[in-house]
Amino acid sequence: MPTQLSVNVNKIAVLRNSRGGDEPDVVRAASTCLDAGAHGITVHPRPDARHIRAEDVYALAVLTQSRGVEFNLEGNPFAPPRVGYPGFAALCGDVRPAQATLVPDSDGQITSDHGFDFSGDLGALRERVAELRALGCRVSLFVDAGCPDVERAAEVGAQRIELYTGPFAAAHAGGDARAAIALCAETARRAQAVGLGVNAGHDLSQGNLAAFLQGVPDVLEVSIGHALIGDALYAGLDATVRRYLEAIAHG
Ligand SMILES: CC(=O)[C@@H](O)[C@H](O)COP(=O)(O)O
Ligand SMILES: NCC(=O)COP(=O)(O)O
Repeated sequence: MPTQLSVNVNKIAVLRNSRGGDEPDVVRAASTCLDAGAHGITVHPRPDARHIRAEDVYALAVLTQSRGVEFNLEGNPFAPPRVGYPGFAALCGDVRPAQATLVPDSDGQITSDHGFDFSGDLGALRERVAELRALGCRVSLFVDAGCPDVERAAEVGAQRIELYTGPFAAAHAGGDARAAIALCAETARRAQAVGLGVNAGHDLSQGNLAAFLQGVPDVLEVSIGHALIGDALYAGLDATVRRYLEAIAHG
């Protein structure tokens, strides 16, 4: 099966929230991505609700279910609930996403920037994974390329890992990604050797995606948001400005 593309629509919500209304509409954007052939939709609701909110999660669950595509919900299962954020497990319980991707983010992070540390006691993580699997979710754990004990993701019950590709993307932008790709490939192979599927994400883009997929074997899914939504703005600006000029001409 070719690598599946799950479009992350967090950034649509960033734009919407900046004005406080309903536009641009997250569900319409997600629906457009699916119409274009994307295999699924990803969101990463954060406890501060800076972009995706609980109500977006519910609406996107309805959309993805009606379209028969994967809904990938990302979040930290240890972040406590707060007003406007019922908690990751509660959201998963409500919408039963096909895939729950666990990310060890702290609140103040601008974005995700590291994977799980598997070196300590993993009892709490094992419990969270079991709870999510009992809901019917496939569970994936965010891990760094080069994670020394990636095999432990399988030990705690996860079915997949998501390789954190930020360092690869930075190396690619710097002109030499060979070492970063080799590290991703080695981590992927070790995960696959213990039966884990491999996803990947963070700062993947049109510019670096082919190099990544050529270098890393059997990646099942990439989730892409930031670069893709940015590219969509450039791709749509020309036609959109022309439509506004037409509207002015006919006004
Ligand atoms: C888990 C991950 O890699 C992140 O890329 C995340 O999904 C993006 O989150 P933000 O859109 O909040 O930066
Ligand atoms: N899991 C990564 C993701 O969903 C999107 O990351 P980015 O493309 O916004 O960096």
